[in-house]
Formats: sequence, C-alpha cells, structure tokens
Amino acid sequence: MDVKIIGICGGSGSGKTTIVKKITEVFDDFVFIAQDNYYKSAGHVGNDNITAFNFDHPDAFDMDWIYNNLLGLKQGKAVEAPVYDFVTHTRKKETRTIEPHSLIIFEGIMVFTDSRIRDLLDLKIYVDTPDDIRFIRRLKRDIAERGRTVDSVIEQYLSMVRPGHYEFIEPTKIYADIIIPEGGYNENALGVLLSYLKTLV
Ligand SMILES: Nc1ncnc2c1ncn2[C@@H]1O[C@H](COP(=O)(O)OP(=O)(O)O)[C@@H](O)[C@H]1O
Ligand SMILES: O=c1ccn([C@@H]2O[C@H](COP(=O)(O)O)[C@@H](O)[C@H]2O)c(=O)[nH]1
Repeated sequence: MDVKIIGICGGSGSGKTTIVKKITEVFDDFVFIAQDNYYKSAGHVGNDNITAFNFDHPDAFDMDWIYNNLLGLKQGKAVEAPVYDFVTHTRKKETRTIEPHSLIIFEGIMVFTDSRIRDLLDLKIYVDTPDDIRFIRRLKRDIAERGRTVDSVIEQYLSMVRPGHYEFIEPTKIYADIIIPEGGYNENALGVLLSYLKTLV
C-alpha cells in the first residue's frame, strides 16, 4: 500500500482542527491523528497551577511514540495510539487502535519539530493565523471545551504558550510546502486541499 501522510502544523488556535473537521464534512476517507493525544501525563496540573507543566515544549510530547506510530502506518501496519484527556491533563488507560490506511492526516503544534517525524510527512501544511486571533479563539475554546478559567488561560498564554510559539512552532514554518492563512474558514484553501486529498486515495 502506498501510504501518504499529510502533516498540519500551526500555533494553538490557528484553526488546524477546524480545517480537518471541515474536510471531514465532505470527505472522510482518511485516518486522522491529533498530536495532542501524545502528551505525557501531567495529572498534578489544574487551573490553580497551570504553569506547573510546560505543554508548549517539545519534551511535553512522546515523540518516540509518534514516530513509531507514523512509521508503522507508513509500512501499512495497524498501530496502538495513546488517548489524552485535556480536562485532567492525563493519558487515558485505553489506547486507540489505528488501522492501516492509504491517507493519514496528522495535526498538531509540533508536527514539524522532530526531524524523524518530519521526514515521514509527504505534504507539510502550516496554518498561519495572527497571534491576537489565535489567543481569542483559544480563550473561548479552552473555557468551553477544556475546563479552564479566564485567569488560567491568560496566565498560561503569557508564560508558556506565547514564548513556546516563538521558540518552537513559528520557526518550523520554513518546512512547510503550503501555508494556509487564517485556518478553517479559508474556503479557497480548503477547496484546493480537498481536491488534492481525493487524488491520494
Ligand atoms: N476561521 C475561524 N473563525 C472563527 N473561529 C474559528 C475559526 N477557525 C477556528 N475557529 C475556532 O477557534 C477555536 C480554535 O480552533 P481550532 O481549530 O481548535 O484550532 P487549533 O486546532 O489550531 O488549536 C475553535 O473553537 C474553533 O471553532
Ligand atoms: O493538558 C493540556 C495539554 C495541552 N494544552 C495546550 O494545548 C495546546 C495545543 O493544542 P491546540 O489544539 O493546538 O490548541 C498547547 O498550546 C498547550 O498549551 C493544555 O492547555 N493542557
């Protein structure tokens, strides 16, 4: 099986997940993997001590597990992937079995950081959205979906998310084949991406 892996990278709140959701509405013949699921457990963290663990550093992810999963899928094998709970900041006990597929979409903030992982990607997309827009989106989303308070989102953003973005995420934009401005409601970019994805399955 000729397996293609598409990497979608970009800062937090840039609209990466929304792009994948929009694609899924009209085309779902692919396997989706979110890098967020590979976070290491940080069960000691809560709204009151949100900066006790830096989720915006490459060491926060199990890059070896990511690499081995993507390598296995590239070779046409089924793999076991972790599942992460954003509210408790912990990895769940159960894993997710990912069956082989000819098209894999892998999305996350540090998808281009590890060169072993980068080398497995057949197409690299960077979602480029201004910082103020990303922050507003994140604030609303983290309160609605990730069990967070306004104060904890602001504190984490200023001390870790923003510095981590400039140190580890934005510099990886140079690896992108395609840059999509603004994310999930960029209909023209979505249309082009969709047409291409359909040629791969
Ligand atoms: N173009 C957009 N306009 C307005 N809101 C958006 C747009 N794209 C995404 N959002 C919202 O912003 C939040 C963050 O988007 P998301 O796709 O989760 O970003 P990411 O996966 O890059 O962190 C979500 O609540 C989403 O619904
Ligand atoms: O337990 C956690 C794990 C991660 N985060 C934050 O999530 C973003 C990455 O996810 P996006 O969907 O791309 O926004 C990252 O900036 C971490 O700070 C968290 O808050 N808690």
